[in-house]
Amino acid sequence: MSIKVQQLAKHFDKQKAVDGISFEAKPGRILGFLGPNGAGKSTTMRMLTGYLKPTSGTASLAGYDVQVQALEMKKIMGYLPENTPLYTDMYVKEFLLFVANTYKLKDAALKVEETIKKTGLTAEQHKKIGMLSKGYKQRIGLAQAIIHDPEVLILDEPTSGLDPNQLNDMRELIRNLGRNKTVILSTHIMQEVEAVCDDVVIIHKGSIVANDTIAGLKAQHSGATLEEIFRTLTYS
Ligand SMILES: Nc1ncnc2c1ncn2[C@@H]1O[C@H](COP(=O)(O)OP(=O)(O)OP(=O)(O)O)[C@@H](O)[C@H]1O
Repeated sequence: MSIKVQQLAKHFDKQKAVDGISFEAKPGRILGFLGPNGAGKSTTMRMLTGYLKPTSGTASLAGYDVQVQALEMKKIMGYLPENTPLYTDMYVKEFLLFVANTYKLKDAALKVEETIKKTGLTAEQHKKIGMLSKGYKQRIGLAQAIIHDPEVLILDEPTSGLDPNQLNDMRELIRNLGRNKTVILSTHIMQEVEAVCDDVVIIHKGSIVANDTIAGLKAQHSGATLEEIFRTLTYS
């Protein structure tokens, strides 16, 4: 159930935010989607998830064209946006039950319980979302993305704003999810890529400048660190 991107482009007036990129993310692997600020990561992810219409090109998730088969695609896809829109007046458990019901899940209450456990929200489940810390809000964002057990997960900076303990928990959770799903995650943190990802795509000014496994990328750059490789490829 791979993610296939072919010649995908998004232009905002004259600006080529994403300029004809192609890559594939494979099942059972985690692909790190990297790039400096403004490189086009979020724009790409928003196109992959059907929230933004491409100027040209195509993308498919598990064989579903994201534009033509948006409804089918959304059932098998989980998305953690950069800023998760959460209903701050709802209670954690209530919100997740609401999400579960939008997917018309059988055993919704059980799914909510399992997801709360999986994302470490047990102690917070009866609190209002608006009262939670950023890290716990991030966990709710992940919980709503995985509650329907999607085959494909798209995570936009999933660990931004987390403390080192939460960071560790979140990375472990993502690694576990990656075992039987296709995962794309964007991040600026190279340690995270080393800790979590199998494959790497680096985007710079809307174009792909690297597309390889981590080991392959390092071999190509004579054993340089990922951070050095990132700087070499995106410094200008
Ligand atoms: N709706 C929009 N209208 C005009 N320009 C936009 C729009 N959305 C994004 N852009 C521009 O497209 C470029 C790519 O933005 P994008 O948010 O995809 O970058 P990013 O790689 O996710 O950056 P960051 O790491 O800072 O989140 C930026 O120059 C941004 O200003």
